[in-house]
Amino acid sequence: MAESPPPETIISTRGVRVTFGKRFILDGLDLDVYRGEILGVVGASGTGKSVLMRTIIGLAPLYSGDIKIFGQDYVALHPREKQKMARRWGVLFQQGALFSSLTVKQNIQVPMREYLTLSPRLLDELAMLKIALVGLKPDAAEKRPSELSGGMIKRAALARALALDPDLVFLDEPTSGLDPIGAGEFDELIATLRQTLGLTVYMVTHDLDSLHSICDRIAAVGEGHILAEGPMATMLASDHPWLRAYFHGPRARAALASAKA
Ligand SMILES: Nc1ncnc2c1ncn2[C@@H]1O[C@H](COP(=O)(O)OP(=O)(O)OP(=O)(O)O)[C@@H](O)[C@H]1O
Repeated sequence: MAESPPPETIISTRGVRVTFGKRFILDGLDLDVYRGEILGVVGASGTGKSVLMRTIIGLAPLYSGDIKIFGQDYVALHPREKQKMARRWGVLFQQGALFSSLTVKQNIQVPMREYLTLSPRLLDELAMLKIALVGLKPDAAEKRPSELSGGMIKRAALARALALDPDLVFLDEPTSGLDPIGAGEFDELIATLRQTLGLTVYMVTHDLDSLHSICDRIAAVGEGHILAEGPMATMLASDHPWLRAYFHGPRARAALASAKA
């Protein structure tokens, strides 16, 4: 039987160290993210999940180690090349990070205006396509973030992350603050977009339902490195005290039961 080729590595970090002052938040972290997967990044609060995501995309300074995205050392690239590469990923920050003075349509058009030269009509058409893609109604286009529900803000932020048709998306706690039904719908949306757009998804999350329902692999961050990495079965089998408490606690049992239902 022919062996399937090894998965293409989209992100590779080796020996990543990040410090704020004298404290190393990350201290020798190795992680690979493969094309087309949804990777869930978990860990106790304050362990450095967001810092890792920000370091990968060049928003937090790397003290030492190597980070490759699409096979290239992003930090070492010439600014012009950096800009070109950054077009290939979209980011959904924890609180959505939409510009409050702009409408949803204008927010989605921010990266388009930065990177593309398009007529106003085409910009509008593209923004409306993204709005539909994330399941928002057309009338959301002219609303400002203050007029949106939490779920709509997440969808609008996702539409902006998808503005430039990225290959890779970084999602920082995409379902936080959503009620369980809204969170489940958002998970479904992420899974559908991964399938239809062929996205690779790097998702920082505390949401056990998301981990069970849509993540192919999970990476647990703690003590400055990756404590465990693999499918849910690997997490469930781990003896590490934090992993045991997290994946076998009462909330985990409820999430497992609903994933099996
Ligand atoms: N710009 C910064 N300056 C100083 N310290 C920082 C900075 N950004 C993050 N930290 C510290 O780094 C640590 C890791 O923060 P980070 O936000 O990555 O945690 P997290 O694992 O994402 O937590 P949570 O799950 O609560 O969002 C925290 O102790 C935080 O205070």
